Amino acid sequence: MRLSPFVMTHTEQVLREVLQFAAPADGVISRYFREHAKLGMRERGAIAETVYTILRNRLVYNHLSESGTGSQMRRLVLLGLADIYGIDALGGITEEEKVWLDHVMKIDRSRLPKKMQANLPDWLYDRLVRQYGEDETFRLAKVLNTPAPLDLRVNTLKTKREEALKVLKEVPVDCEATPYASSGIRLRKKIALQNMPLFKEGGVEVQDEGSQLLAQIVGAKRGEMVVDFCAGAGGKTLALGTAMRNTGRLYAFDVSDKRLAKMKPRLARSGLSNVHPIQIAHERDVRIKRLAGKSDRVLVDSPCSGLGTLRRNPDLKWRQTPETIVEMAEKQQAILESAARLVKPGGRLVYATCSLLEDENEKIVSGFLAKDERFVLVPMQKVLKEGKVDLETGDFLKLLPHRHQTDGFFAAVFERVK
Ligand SMILES: C[S@@+](CC[C@H](N)C(=O)[O-])C[C@H]1O[C@@H](n2cnc3c(N)ncnc32)[C@H](O)[C@@H]1O
Repeated sequence: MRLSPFVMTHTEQVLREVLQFAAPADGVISRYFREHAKLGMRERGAIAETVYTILRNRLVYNHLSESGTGSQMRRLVLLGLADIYGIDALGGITEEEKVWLDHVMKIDRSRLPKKMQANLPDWLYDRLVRQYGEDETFRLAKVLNTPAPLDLRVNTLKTKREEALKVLKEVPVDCEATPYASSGIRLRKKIALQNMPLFKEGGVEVQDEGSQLLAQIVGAKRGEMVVDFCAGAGGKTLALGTAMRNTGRLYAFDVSDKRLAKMKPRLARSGLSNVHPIQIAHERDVRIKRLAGKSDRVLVDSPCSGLGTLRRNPDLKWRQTPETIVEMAEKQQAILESAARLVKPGGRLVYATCSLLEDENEKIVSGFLAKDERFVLVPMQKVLKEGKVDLETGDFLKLLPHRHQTDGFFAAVFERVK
């Protein structure tokens, strides 16, 4: 594929805006495409992939772009494009740029300092090293800096995993069953899923295997009253509703009406009728009170730094700071404490994040247990055994991309014993 010079110009413009980190990269890119409606699918793909590649490799690219001439933005774009498509695919570059690229692309990046190769901000790298040690942090960072596969969850109200696999393989789509989640399918190559009847008719939804497992460990059953406290666009709500076999009552709370609105078409496709989406003003909203002490299961899929999802959202590592983590932790503690009031005696509360940091995970759990003595921790080993999941991650669910090929997730399960 030979890239026209105007792909480079557009990529530079998008990158300039994305690197201000004033808004999420995916939002900036979508808006740019809306404003430049004439851009074709291929160009859009190349622009987005290049911007994401630059975000993933920012420290190494900043270092490599110290040499060369012209604007740094252009040099970053040239590096991104050359890494993805090769130097010969770049149309409209000057002789000088070609000589420079030939030189920098020969540099052995494995000899650069490990911290630079990890392409993480200093504060994050240091925290991960404290938690996981340098070798594991390095392996984790390498995988966090690669694109994620596309995982699907089969809606077992409509079809079976084997059936869905058969339909996909007939297309043909290169895919396989996920190793841990019971309804997951992993695609080795991304496809235009939106046009497939299997998707349009609600047979499958896009969902990372880790996210599927989180819903699975909630253990929601037929006829129960279940609350998805931070339901967002309903990724886990849909999985919970299916686990309940479309019976009982499933409340889907969120503070964001925009996110809840995105759940609507997904709910329609899924065929679920046991879900009640409710917008709340905050975690202590009076509308929650009438459910106090009545719920069998409450899931708190908490707002978090999202650092476990860097494969999909590489801008997050540059947008989060130690200060935003402190703010998050305060919010997480408040939401968990409030959601706990809904659980009935004998019921379960699940706290989950897609963060890799103890400040948002283990520390929130210990703070909660110290404050609310009605709850005890249910060891994850027991929970996973109950759910027939063949996985061992200690007292908590701790999923890591380099170990489990999922996004990074954390979860703790509590039982109300008083
Ligand atoms: C990690 S996302 C949820 C993702 C969703 N569960 C899914 O599986 O797709 C966290 C959600 O918490 C919501 N949120 C933030 N503050 C909240 C609060 N005080 N109470 C309830 N939800 C809140 C956000 O709007 C966001 O949708």
